[in-house]
Amino acid sequence: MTTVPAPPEALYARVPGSKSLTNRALLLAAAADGTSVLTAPLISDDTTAFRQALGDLGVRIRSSDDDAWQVTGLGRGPRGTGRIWCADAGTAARFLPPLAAAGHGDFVFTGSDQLTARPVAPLADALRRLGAEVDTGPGGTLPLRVRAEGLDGGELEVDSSLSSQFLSGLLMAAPLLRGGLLLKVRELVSRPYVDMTIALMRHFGADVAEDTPGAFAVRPTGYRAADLRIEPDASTASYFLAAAAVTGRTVTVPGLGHGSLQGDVRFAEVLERAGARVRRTEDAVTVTGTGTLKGGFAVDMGEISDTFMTLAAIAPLADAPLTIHGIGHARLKESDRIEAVARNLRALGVRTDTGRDWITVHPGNASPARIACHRDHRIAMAFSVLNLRTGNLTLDDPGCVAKTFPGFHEEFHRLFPQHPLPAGPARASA
Ligand SMILES: O=C(O)C1=C[C@@H](OP(=O)(O)O)[C@@H](O)[C@H](O)C1
Ligand SMILES: C=C(OP(=O)(O)O)C(=O)O
Repeated sequence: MTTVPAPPEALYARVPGSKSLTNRALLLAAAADGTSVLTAPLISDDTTAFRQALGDLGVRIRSSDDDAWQVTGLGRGPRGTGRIWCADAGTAARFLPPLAAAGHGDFVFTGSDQLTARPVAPLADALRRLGAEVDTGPGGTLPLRVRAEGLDGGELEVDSSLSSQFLSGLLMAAPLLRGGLLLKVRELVSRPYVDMTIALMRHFGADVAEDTPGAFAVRPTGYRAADLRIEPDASTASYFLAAAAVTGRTVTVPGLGHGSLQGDVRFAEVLERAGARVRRTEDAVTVTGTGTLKGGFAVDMGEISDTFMTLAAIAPLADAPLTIHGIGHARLKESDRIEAVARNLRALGVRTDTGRDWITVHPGNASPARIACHRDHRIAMAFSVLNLRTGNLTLDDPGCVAKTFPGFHEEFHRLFPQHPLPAGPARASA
């Protein structure tokens, strides 16, 4: 009698809270009347920066032992003057100035060199048209200074072709405007993040309607306090699910079920196209890999662009070229992500072609290399997945993962012991 070896056990990934949900919930709770409790928030550089910035705007936030934050809301926009540090967090730079404009005072928003290189001009322009006094740095970047005595609201057109965060920031401030706001968006990328914004605004009592596509009517209701459990981060989950696909293991991420508010859970469908088996239930997503990847297709990842690098980094393992398109706005994030990924892949000897908003990665064997992370957490995490198979890559800045997952290396190593733990203490992020 032959004995069939038992299949390897399913691995359960402990993925921390969503950055996008945590920072939205912090802002909405800060503007609400009353005290809100946020359970299982993400604790990372981006959410710490957001929380500290709200503290500097006068909001009281307390941590309790049991993984929860208590936010005592202002019941309005902030009042006062001050310099607000946004660190590397795009969400802070794009969500907090509209909130300040809906308050009373004079605030200057600044951030790291990396954040200063990212655009805020369309947001500054929109706030000016609403009646705030706004100055930006050279070329429409940070520092962004906002002086306002509240805003009347009315009707406004906004260009969100570079980032959906401009629209999300304006939408979240809108219930605080004296007359509410009808926001018409001209061009929009990353639409699922706007749906997440609206879902959370409603959770905190706002009245938002999209009667015609791209036109959002927000009534001047203010916000009321609400409790919220933060889902695990779907973008972070992509590294664990991709790891299942390329190692032939099964990985489950609990907490990311059918009802998830995050567009990036759709990354699992991309893995399905590449040959992995995917199961989504009420409360979890599970991917079982075959250890090989099917290529030979093109996929639009414009709505889930934070996950495009997860696919691009493992694409050399596929049996045919893979093209990812619709991702032009990914050039404006922590790094020019199309360029940064392409350069790293080429340094491994993998043929990679790029255009303004696309990348094609050809199958190939990766030769040993040091990955240039460009202080971009997603480059470090994405290439860590490829390295599970190649075992010959090192990261020049493993600590940069702290932007969204300070414990990434430990958790990845726990599930996949071949993932090396970085030597020495993790870098304190700039
Ligand atoms: O609203 C949000 O929480 C985010 C929106 C996306 O940015 P863009 O709209 O600039 O694509 C995404 O890349 C970012 O990580 C988080
Ligand atoms: C683009 C990102 O972050 P943000 O825009 O919030 O800085 C990201 O986390 O990939």
